[in-house]
Amino acid sequence: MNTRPLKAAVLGCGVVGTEVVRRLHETRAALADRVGAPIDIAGIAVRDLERPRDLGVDPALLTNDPLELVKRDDVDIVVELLGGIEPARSLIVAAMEHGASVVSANKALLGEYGSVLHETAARHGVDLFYEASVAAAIPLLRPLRDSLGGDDVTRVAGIINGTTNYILDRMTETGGEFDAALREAVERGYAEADPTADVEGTDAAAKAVILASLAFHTWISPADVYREGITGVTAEDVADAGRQDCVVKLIAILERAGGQHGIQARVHPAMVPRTHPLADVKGADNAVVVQAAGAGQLLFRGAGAGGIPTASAVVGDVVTAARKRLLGHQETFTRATATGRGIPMRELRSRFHLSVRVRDSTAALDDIASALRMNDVRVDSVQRRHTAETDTWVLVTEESRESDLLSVVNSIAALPSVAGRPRFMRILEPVAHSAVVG
Ligand SMILES: NC(=O)C1=CN([C@@H]2O[C@H](COP(=O)(O)OP(=O)(O)OC[C@H]3O[C@@H](n4cnc5c(N)ncnc54)[C@H](OP(=O)(O)O)[C@@H]3O)[C@@H](O)[C@H]2O)C=CC1
Ligand SMILES: N[C@@H](CC=O)C(=O)O
Repeated sequence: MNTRPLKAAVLGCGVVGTEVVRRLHETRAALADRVGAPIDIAGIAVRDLERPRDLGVDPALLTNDPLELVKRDDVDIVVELLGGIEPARSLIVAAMEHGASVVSANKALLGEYGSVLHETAARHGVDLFYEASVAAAIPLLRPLRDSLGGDDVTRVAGIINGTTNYILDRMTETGGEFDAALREAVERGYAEADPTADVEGTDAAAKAVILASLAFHTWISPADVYREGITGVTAEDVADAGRQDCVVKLIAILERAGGQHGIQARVHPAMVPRTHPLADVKGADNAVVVQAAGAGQLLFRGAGAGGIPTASAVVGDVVTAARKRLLGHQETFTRATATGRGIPMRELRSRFHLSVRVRDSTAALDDIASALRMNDVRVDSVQRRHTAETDTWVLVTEESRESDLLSVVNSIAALPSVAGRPRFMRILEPVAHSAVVG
């Protein structure tokens, strides 16, 4: 091999960056064989130069001046693992302006600025890869973009946040508390620097935007994604789900709807029947079911967070970028062609699990029945749960318009026979079912 070594600048050396640096360093010879040239680390940008780091590389590679690093003429590939919007966005743009290809795991940035960053990459004739940004180690974006590029994807549904899956799994398996499970997820390196993004569903919503761009060739905005996090999910909700032979999961669903470039995108907790392929996804794993016209139903499943699994996808992108670099190719595949229209949640059809605490059981049942009739919502099942402390009616509705279901919730909340606002959760439909009104 007599090709010049390629140079990669790594921005960020936290949970993911540390494992990327280790992998690039420790498997340098094997990667060189696969690529056709060695990939050397040009520098590693961090915030705090004093922090002890066990990387096994020359400490002189560390710098706290990422801009100087990305502007270096000898850098071929910039690997952005800082997280957040700024300075990540400006550094990526500077890297592209200086002719470097970019690999990133930053879903927050790509969800917000993916379309613009692709245009910048194309303008400067460089590549932009971000396989690790959705579902970490699971090869998902490349299959959507390439292998399914000739098919028509109609629906993408899955678990795309490891932290919330870890928390909900702990709550299901051990009856454990939300806060303790979140602390564990942070300690294990699954959570974002600010875990609010995980538990409020913002992280999953950004990933949903990226998935929509590749599955439907259409960019939507994170604001188009209906979003509910898991902070309101209680041990009682988890127990209710168990009684229905379901588990609670934070689910992302994307569907084509409402004509050309219409996309219904949502992230919310749902009761998932135990027979559903998403129900037994454990810990910080992710799983995504893709429905395509020709390919049918495809399931992608594996590690959805954590330093080592995420580094696998990042280094995979570095290898691809390095190969392209040597061949003098730039990939143009990733530019979605259209800007989409988000379809509002109220146009969707759902089934609700409703849990209504009552003051007067008989009167409440009559009142609830008339609230359902008034909004044209029918129920599949009604059960009374009576303990020394509480008296509760549990209803599972038939599939109805979201707007009608929410009216039912509001009407029930106002009834004098009812104690407080009913708790409700959507029930995930079987995988082949499309619940969107066209
Ligand atoms: N953790 C995970 O499981 C996954 C994470 N991701 C994404 O990967 C990216 C990195 O995540 P993660 O490794 O967990 O994050 P960390 O918070 O662990 O690491 C961030 C790193 O960036 C450095 N950094 C932050 N700001 C600056 C700055 N202004 N200048 C120089 N260095 C800076 C920090 O430096 P210092 O060390 O000095 O503090 C740290 O090394 C994020 O976009 C995240 O969303 C994607 C998939 C999975
Ligand atoms: N915080 C994220 C990390 C991976 O994308 C998650 O928990 O999924």
